[in-house]
Amino acid sequence: MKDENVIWHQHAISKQDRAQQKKHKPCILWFTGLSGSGKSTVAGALEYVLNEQGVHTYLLDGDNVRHGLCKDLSFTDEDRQENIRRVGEVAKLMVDAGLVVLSAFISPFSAERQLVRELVGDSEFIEVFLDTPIDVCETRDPKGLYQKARAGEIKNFTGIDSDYEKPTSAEITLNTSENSIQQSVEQLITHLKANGVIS
Ligand SMILES: Nc1ncnc2c1ncn2[C@@H]1O[C@H](COP(=O)(O)OS(=O)(=O)O)[C@@H](OP(=O)(O)O)[C@H]1O
Ligand SMILES: Nc1ncnc2c1ncn2[C@@H]1O[C@H](COP(=O)(O)OP(=O)(O)O)[C@@H](O)[C@H]1O
Repeated sequence: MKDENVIWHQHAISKQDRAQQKKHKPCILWFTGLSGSGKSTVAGALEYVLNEQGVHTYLLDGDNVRHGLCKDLSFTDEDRQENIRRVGEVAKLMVDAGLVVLSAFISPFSAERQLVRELVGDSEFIEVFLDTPIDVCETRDPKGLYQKARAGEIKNFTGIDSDYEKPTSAEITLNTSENSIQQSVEQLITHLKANGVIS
C-alpha cells in the first residue's frame, strides 16, 4: 500500500451474499505446468462441461492476459512473478464475485503459487498440476515455441533456460501423457463434487 490514506470501504453486499445466489461454491482452479502441458486445453474442456451444468465460470489464460492486463511484462523471473501477482488479485476479485475461476498460467515458481493460495485460503484454492514431461510437451509443440527456443530465437523459455518448480502438494495431478482430455475432465469433476464445489 503506497498511500496510508486509502481506507477499505465495507459495502452492504458481502462475498457470502453473492455466493449464495450461485449453484456452486466459488473457488480458483489453478492450472500449472509447462508450455504445451495441456493447461488451456483441459481448463477449456472443463469450463465447457461446467457451463453446461449452469456453473458460473471465468477462464483466465496466460496467452490472453498477456495481450492486455499484463502486456507490459516479459518472461524474466521478476516479470513472471508480477504476472502471477496481478492474475492472483484478479482471480481473488472473481472469487469474491462468486465465480468458479479457472486459471491457466505456467506459474513456474512455488512462492507465487503459494501467494495466490494465501489470497483466498486453502478451501478456495485448488492447485491442478499438469505433470507432463518436457519431452512430451516438446513433441506436441502446438505453437512451435520449443523449436524456436531450441534455435535460440526465444530466451528464458520455461524448461529450457528458465526454471519450473514442480508443485509438491497439488490438490490434483493430471497425467496428460496417459489420460485423455475427457479423463482429465472427469478427474476434475469428481474432485469438485467430492469437495462440495458443485453438486
Ligand atoms: N519465454 C517463454 N517461456 C514460456 N512461455 C512463453 C515464453 N514466451 C512466450 N511464451 C508464451 O507465453 C505463455 C506463458 O505465459 P504465462 O503468463 O502463463 O507465463 S508465466 O506464468 O508468467 O510464467 C505460453 O503459453 P502456454 O504455452 O499456454 O503455457 C507461451 O505461449
Ligand atoms: N491428453 C491430453 N490432454 C491435454 N492436451 C493434450 C492431450 N493430448 C494431446 N494434447 C494436446 O496438447 C496440446 C496442449 O496445448 P495447450 O493446451 O495449449 O497447453 P498449455 O496451455 O499448457 O500450453 C494441445 O494441442 C492438445 O490438443
